[in-house]
Amino acid sequence: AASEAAQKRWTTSDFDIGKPLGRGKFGHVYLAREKRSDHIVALKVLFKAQLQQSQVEHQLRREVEIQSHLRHPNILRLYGYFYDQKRVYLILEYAVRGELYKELQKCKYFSERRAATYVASLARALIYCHGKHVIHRDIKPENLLIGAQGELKIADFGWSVHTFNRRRTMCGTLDYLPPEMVESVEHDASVDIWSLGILCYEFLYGVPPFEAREHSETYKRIVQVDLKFPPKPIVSSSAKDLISQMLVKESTQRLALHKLLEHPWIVQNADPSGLYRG
Ligand SMILES: CC(C)n1nc(-c2ccc(NC(=O)/C=C/C(=O)c3ccc(F)c(C(F)(F)F)c3)cc2)c2c(N)ncnc21
Repeated sequence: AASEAAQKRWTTSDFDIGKPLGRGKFGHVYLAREKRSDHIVALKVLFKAQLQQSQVEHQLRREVEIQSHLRHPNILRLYGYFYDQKRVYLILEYAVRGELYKELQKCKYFSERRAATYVASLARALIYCHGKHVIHRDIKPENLLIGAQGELKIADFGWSVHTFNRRRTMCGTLDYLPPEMVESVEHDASVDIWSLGILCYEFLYGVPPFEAREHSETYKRIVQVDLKFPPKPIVSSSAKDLISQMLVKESTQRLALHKLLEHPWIVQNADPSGLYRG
């Protein structure tokens, strides 16, 4: 059925369109039900006028192609797309419990068990992607959604397309870029390990490690790996040890993802199911 979804010529009349789920920067997202299957999806509507038409078609096809080979509980599915005169519609897996960063804002920071559970499931998703030679699924809080059972979903909003360069900073946050990207040298899968380290820090402290008022300041702190652990909230030395092994300037020296899953902090804190049930 999913492969059929990738090929079928969809139209809006195939869907009952429900409530708006939110306004992304490039268009609205609606809850929708595919009429024949009763399958609930998220339908993202983008205005062609806002997309540089030529590249998008090929990029969308490429994205759907990549996604049709990616099947992982922690990677949000893009089932397919279609377009009409003025709009492009993306047919997406619906993440029932919405945005992770809203959760993080609400709780200020997560418990070590919750943080470790999320980090472990993201590490497994990234190991899966790297195994399929897909890197850089943009793991920052804005791109993470939560499924019905509390599982994390990496929703890659395809920003690489919008920025039309591989910088991938959504709304200008540099915070998640590793030194080699900030210094815009070639990067590889170890980029994702750096970003996961940033994310782990932000889960535990509520702010990313190199945050600063000015971009230039953030840039400097990243390239110097100016990593500091504030006294509050209290975080275990085991967690700090893991973060320190991921936020290493030399990309080849960063802790490998499969090693991360064996780290004591992950082994002792992550729920093996990847579900954080509170
Ligand atoms: C509002 C709320 C928070 N919300 N938002 C979502 C949501 C999840 C994922 C996406 N994904 C994308 O946009 C992906 C875009 C592309 O891969 C892409 C690739 C190539 C292109 F040319 C392009 C193109 F745009 F340039 F065409 C795009 C979008 C919205 C969501 C959800 N699924 N479930 C519940 N709530 C949800």
